[in-house]
Amino acid sequence: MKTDGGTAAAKRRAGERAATAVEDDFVVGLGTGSTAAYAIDAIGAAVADGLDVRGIPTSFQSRQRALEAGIALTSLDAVDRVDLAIDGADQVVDDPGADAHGALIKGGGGAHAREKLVDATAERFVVVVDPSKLTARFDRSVPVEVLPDAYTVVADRVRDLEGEPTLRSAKHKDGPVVTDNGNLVLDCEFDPIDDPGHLAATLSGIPGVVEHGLFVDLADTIYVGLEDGVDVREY
Ligand SMILES: O=C(CO)[C@H](O)[C@H](O)COP(=O)(O)O
Repeated sequence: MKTDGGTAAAKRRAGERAATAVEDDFVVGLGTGSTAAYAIDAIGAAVADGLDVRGIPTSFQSRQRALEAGIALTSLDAVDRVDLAIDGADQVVDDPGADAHGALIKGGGGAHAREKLVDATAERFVVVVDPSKLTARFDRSVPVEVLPDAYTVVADRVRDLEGEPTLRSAKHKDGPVVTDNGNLVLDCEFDPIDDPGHLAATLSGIPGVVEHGLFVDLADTIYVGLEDGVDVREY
């Protein structure tokens, strides 16, 4: 799992604080990444102290982490509600004057398809980040999960939108990253992203796209871990 030494303490603070929002009998969406992992560990510690919850993991990684933490697991098709989801983000628009205030880019770990499904289903979606994730406007690539057969076709459509797609390659394997769902990821640079909501809808409409990492109008609360505490922002 990737960790940034300098921001680990801030990530831990955000994750642990978000875990305090979990109540007895909750069904909780368990996000992916190093910050969400701190929340999973903290939920596991509360379970050891008697908290009764069921978790829905958003990836192989978060499933493993939850099993290690002793959290009982379930799935979307076995529940009638998800009370809360806690997840990380790669970027958060932090500009109260902007339409996209609170929008996210996710998918740095390639888990954004299941993350969006679980996070959007939850009654409340809490995002946990360190301050390096906050930005006035998006300036990093948008991960787009595609069916394997579709990657060249989707790449062409992204170029039509004046984006620059790069097939994500694996670090410890020859060839591309294959997601938990058996698909490929195109990391798409758009410079600039003037209207994240419009781009999100356009990407969703391309045949062969499984899911993209723009999360617009989904986050309810953002916990920003700081040097000495946690800043809580409601959206
Ligand atoms: O979207 C994600 C995985 O697909 C992660 O939540 C995102 O990459 C943030 O990770 P981290 O908390 O390790 O910085």
